[in-house]
Amino acid sequence: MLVKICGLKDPDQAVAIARLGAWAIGFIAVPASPRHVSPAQMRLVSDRLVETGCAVERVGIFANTDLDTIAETVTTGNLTIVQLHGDESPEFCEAVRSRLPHQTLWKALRVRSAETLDLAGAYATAVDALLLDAYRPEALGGTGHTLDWQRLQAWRSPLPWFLAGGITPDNVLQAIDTLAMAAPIGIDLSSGVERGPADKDLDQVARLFRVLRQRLPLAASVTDRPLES
Ligand SMILES: O=C(O)c1ccccc1NCC(=O)[C@H](O)[C@H](O)COP(=O)(O)O
Repeated sequence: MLVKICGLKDPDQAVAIARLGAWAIGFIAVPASPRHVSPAQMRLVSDRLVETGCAVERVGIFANTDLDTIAETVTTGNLTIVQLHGDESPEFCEAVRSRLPHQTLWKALRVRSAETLDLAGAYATAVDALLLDAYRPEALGGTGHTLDWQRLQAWRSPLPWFLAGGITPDNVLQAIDTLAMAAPIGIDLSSGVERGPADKDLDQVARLFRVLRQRLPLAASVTDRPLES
């Protein structure tokens, strides 16, 4: 089970979260978000992670952003994964992939109804993985709202996929157990381990990993790493 902690801005918090066991950390490149960070700030965080030997993936979250801006942000921020969280079409995803062939590419689907899940197949050859998040009209992400896990049980993804939306240390095992057959390869948390926008609560992140380790093998890069804080 891969764990992404999203919506960071602080280099020290990023290092601490990587050392606690995160496989990936996420930066919000969406200007309307209270968690928005500049490409220069992403670079500060990325540099600190690299300097301190934290081999975490660095994910940039974009929504309806033009190709040039995505490419510039990836370069400036030294990002390894691009997550498209808006209304990007499969064709746009293909264009991102052509422009950034060395970047892993994810498409987030904000699940509003069963029809949203039917869209997944259209992205099967356009991206490397999907991320399912809750749909809320007021915000594109980081809402703290959960998906209907029961209704997702029977879904079979055409691609590796991550579960997002309202996951917390308290409900994470219920989410994983409920979705065992749908088999997400990872989970993504933001507001469930947060003190304020882009200010993560390290005690909650530590609790998350304690809960997960009671139950699951985490990614090799996680279990091989010393559990220092
Ligand atoms: O987090 C944001 O502010 C955000 C804004 C605009 C687009 C995407 C955003 N977040 C994307 C993420 O990957 C979050 O981790 C995901 O929505 C889950 O958030 P939460 O429900 O708070 O755990």
